Amino acid sequence: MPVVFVAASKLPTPFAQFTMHGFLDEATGREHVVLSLGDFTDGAPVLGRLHSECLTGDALFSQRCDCGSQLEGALKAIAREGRGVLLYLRQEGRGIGLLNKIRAYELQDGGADTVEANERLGFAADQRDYAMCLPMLEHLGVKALRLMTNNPRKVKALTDMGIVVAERVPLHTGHNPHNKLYLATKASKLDHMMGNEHQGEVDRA
Ligand SMILES: Nc1nc2c(ncn2[C@@H]2O[C@H](COP(=O)(O)OP(=O)(O)OP(=O)(O)O)[C@@H](O)[C@H]2O)c(=O)[nH]1
Ligand SMILES: [Zn+2]
Repeated sequence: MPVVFVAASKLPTPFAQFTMHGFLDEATGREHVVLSLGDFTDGAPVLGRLHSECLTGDALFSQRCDCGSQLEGALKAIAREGRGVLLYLRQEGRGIGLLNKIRAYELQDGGADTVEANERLGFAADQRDYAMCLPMLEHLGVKALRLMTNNPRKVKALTDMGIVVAERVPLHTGHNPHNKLYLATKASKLDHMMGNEHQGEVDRA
């Protein structure tokens, strides 16, 4: 089942006035959004981020993770450049949904790490799928990205679907005492690159 474009509008933010493009994934019923800025017709790689929904971090200021800070850092970086895309993907909790994420947090409060908690609930460590990104990027005319992420799985998923990832831009921001174990587990169990790469690095400034 296809991912269909529904409508686009202006989205003024403190960082820039983006264009917001709404899509319906007819297979899952999920409603995804892209914020875009600038023109992509020259074909040059576009600064971009695939941001997975995190209600707690993106909207409720949670310090259990780094999502809110990464979202803000990515939008600011796109605004600075005057050109880019942020795909806001509605796969909350690495694909297990909000209520199951709260169940996982409850287990983490009892000592489990983020991967163990998912597994105890009968889920894989990361259930996300990025297939919906291809029709969304095609709709926008984006064929090549400079991707803001620490997650090599996102680079592979895009490359496998034929999108060129010309560069990976590290996105190290939002570290605090509450998410130390969470970030360490992402590095040790989910292959995230949390090293001290500084070239092209995005921060919240
Ligand atoms: N199941 C589960 N999901 C979580 C947890 N903490 C954050 N998430 C979800 O994880 C997703 C963000 O993924 P991350 O693994 O933090 O980062 P990433 O998007 O893979 O990688 P980056 O591009 O480097 O940010 C969001 O959907 C969050 O809701 C957790 O403890 N358990
Ligand atoms: Zn989060």
